[in-house]
Amino acid sequence: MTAADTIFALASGGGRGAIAVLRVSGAESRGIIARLAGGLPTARMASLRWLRDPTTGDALDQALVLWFPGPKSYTGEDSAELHLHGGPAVIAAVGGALAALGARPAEAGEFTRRAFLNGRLDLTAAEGIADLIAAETEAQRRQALRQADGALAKLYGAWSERLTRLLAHQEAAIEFAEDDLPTDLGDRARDGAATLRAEIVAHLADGGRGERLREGVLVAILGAPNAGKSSLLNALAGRDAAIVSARAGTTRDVVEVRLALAGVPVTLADTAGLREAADEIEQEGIRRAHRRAEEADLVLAVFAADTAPDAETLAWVTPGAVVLANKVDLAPAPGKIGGVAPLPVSARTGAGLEALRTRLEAEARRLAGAADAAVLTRPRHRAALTEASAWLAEAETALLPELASEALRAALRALGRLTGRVGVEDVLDVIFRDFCIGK
Ligand SMILES: Nc1nc2c(ncn2[C@@H]2O[C@H](COP(=O)(O)OP(=O)(O)OP(=O)(O)O)[C@@H](O)[C@H]2O)c(=O)[nH]1
Ligand SMILES: [K+]
Ligand SMILES: [Mg+2]
Repeated sequence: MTAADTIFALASGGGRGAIAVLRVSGAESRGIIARLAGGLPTARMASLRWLRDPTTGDALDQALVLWFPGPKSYTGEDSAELHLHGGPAVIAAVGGALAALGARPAEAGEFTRRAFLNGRLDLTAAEGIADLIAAETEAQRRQALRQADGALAKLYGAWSERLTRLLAHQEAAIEFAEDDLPTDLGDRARDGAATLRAEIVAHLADGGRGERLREGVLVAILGAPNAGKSSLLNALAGRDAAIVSARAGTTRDVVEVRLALAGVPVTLADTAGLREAADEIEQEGIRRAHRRAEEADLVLAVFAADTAPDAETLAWVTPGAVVLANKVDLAPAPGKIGGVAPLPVSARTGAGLEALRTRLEAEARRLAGAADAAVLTRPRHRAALTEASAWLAEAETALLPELASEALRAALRALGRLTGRVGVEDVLDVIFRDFCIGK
């Protein structure tokens, strides 16, 4: 396998459809398409062509052919799209012809990998494309589209450029101390590092919203047996996802339902009722309930309005939790539970469920709503930026110019890993361009 290979793959979904799109990319695309379609169509214009078997000349399909000469193509290489009739036999026949003409099936992500290698996009934009394809909700779509469009690439690229310049100044201060250079270059590099670090720290202080929107928000429903947790889950899901019964201890395993709330993917997890259980299966269920609550972004603490609040559930009532008084058809909701005003609801009559949904939407938006600014979306981003900011702090306080320079270089490498553009060599360019040394 080499990048010189010409590759092809089904770009549309598998199975039967009105249209299937086969994508072709690589150095041999021009010849392959010309032979398959009886000539090369005008660039970037949809042309209706008969595709023929290269050896027998048999008609394989009548297709729309789009020819994208490199470098102005998705991959940066000569590429084409074949819009076929979307049946499995058509796809197989045209795929077979492409293979016979010397193309090979692409590996997963290979088109985007080539686009990256050819400088058409950076790693964050490539991730954005993957997220866009995986997006299930509106807010996810918006976030992924912004990233695919290069919002993070622009931000991190600009930071890398600034850092390159700081490093160049710092290096110049060391290397060419004797020459006629401004003498405060080192101080300027330090100030620049402090400013840049403040921006990175502010960008990191996003409460994890972008990552959560990408992964989905986890809400754990907790409460005593028979508080009505499963009934509430079913009411929110609009279907009978979990078993409801009058017997305390009905739910043992965690029952999950996925919803979109305010465009954010939310997993609601119904759990076993919390109590001192004798039954070992129920005990395991309660252990799982606690584990899920610890992992959760939000706890929904459910109490029955006709029963005194139980200590086990009260322990989960924190300022961030949503507290519910269920069964308000049986008794009025108490004013406060564990110091928090509960939302009065009834899974039986439906009272208060609209307000509960509105509250959950607000929480989803707070935790993970799509932001207007570019937000980081992966732990990988967070790790690299945290590392970069630590090295910048190091550079600010370094006692020797050489150490400051080393720290700036390490910060630049961390940013380079983020975008996939490791630009330490660029430092020399800046030195020569800015200072014209050795001209
Ligand atoms: N009157 C009334 N009964 C309710 C309400 N919500 C649930 N119930 C009843 O309360 C009982 C327990 O409901 P579940 O939803 O199984 O309660 P749970 O909290 O999931 O119980 P476990 O799984 O055993 O922990 C069932 O008989 C429900 O029909 C309500 O709002 N009003
Ligand atoms: K029950
Ligand atoms: Mg239950």
